[in-house]
Amino acid sequence: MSLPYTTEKQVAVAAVRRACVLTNSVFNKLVKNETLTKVGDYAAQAVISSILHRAFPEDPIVGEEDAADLRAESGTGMRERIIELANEALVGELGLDDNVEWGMGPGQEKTTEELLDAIDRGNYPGGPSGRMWTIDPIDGTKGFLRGEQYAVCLSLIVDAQVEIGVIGCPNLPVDLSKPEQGTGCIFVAVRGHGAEQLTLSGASPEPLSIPASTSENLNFLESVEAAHSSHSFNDRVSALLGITRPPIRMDSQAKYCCLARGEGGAYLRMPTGVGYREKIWDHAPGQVLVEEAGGIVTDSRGQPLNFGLGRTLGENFGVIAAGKDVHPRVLEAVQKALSEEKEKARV
Ligand SMILES: Nc1ncnc2c1ncn2[C@@H]1O[C@H](COP(=O)(O)O)[C@@H](OP(=O)(O)O)[C@H]1O
Ligand SMILES: [Mg+2]
Repeated sequence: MSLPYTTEKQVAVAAVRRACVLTNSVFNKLVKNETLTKVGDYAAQAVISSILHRAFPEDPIVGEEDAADLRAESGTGMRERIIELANEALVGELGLDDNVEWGMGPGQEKTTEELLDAIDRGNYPGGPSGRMWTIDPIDGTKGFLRGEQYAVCLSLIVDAQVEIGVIGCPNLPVDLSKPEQGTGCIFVAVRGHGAEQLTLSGASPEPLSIPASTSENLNFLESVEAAHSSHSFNDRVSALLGITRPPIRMDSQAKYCCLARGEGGAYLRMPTGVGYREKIWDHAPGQVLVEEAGGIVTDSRGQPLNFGLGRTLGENFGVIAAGKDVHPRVLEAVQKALSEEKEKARV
């Protein structure tokens, strides 16, 4: 019997790889300003969505972007650029096992209308049942703009459970402690079948598992952006756990990837204020990756993240991801820090 989701995994890896090549070339070719990330975001979503649609025409997509601004008169310049870049990425000869059947390779250029429709196919509202894909074409847009970490993220959710996660990290060192090995990796997980790291070209799969951690070698992975995740709360939790090493700050779901391969020991993301709801595309691929590498992902109450509520995870209780041995300790410290905060607010 073949493994479940064999085709889905192949198509997803190929789509993410093409989008990584595209975003890299956008970064190298264009002026570094806010428009750069928009161009990369739209073009990468167009590419991934086109490839998914060709392979799985019935599957809905929850994507970060929609094409409304590009369809407007004012979007003409950007639109032309995006169409050109998306087509380059779709037909480019990457010399690997891509399949023309899936809308990649020579002669597969798309029209402007087809690519705008592909972007807009990301408008699915999500929900508790059925199959759906999530796309975050450039996760960590701030990191992308700085030339630091970002990730091309894709997941398949079935009946609210994440079954496949694929995360491409063009700027991530193959090994954080061995920079000479270069950068560029793709992380892949299939529920029940483990997690692996591939090269950016899709070769050399290495299985991933989170090693046991002690307080001495443990440190947090956290957002660079203090507005996305409270740095001071993480400092307090670190102190409660006796962690002495400074946190590893990094944009995007590259944090889940590092955790899955044993770098850092816990990813902690607590809300900085009220109101923001985490998006499912920002966590779905990372959740299955960490779980398949032997870790646990919950919110700050110890509850699993709920991917069946729509485009967001609902009310924001934060995220704790860590190895099996570390997670209970972090959860306990998080709850202690939360009750300290409550107590302070009461006095
Ligand atoms: N106030 C907020 N709190 C938490 N996350 C936020 C936020 N505002 C934006 N984000 C999300 O944080 C993501 C980046 O996460 P990180 O801080 O780990 O790099 C952004 O993804 P995009 O960059 O795709 O927009 C965005 O979806
Ligand atoms: Mg994102």
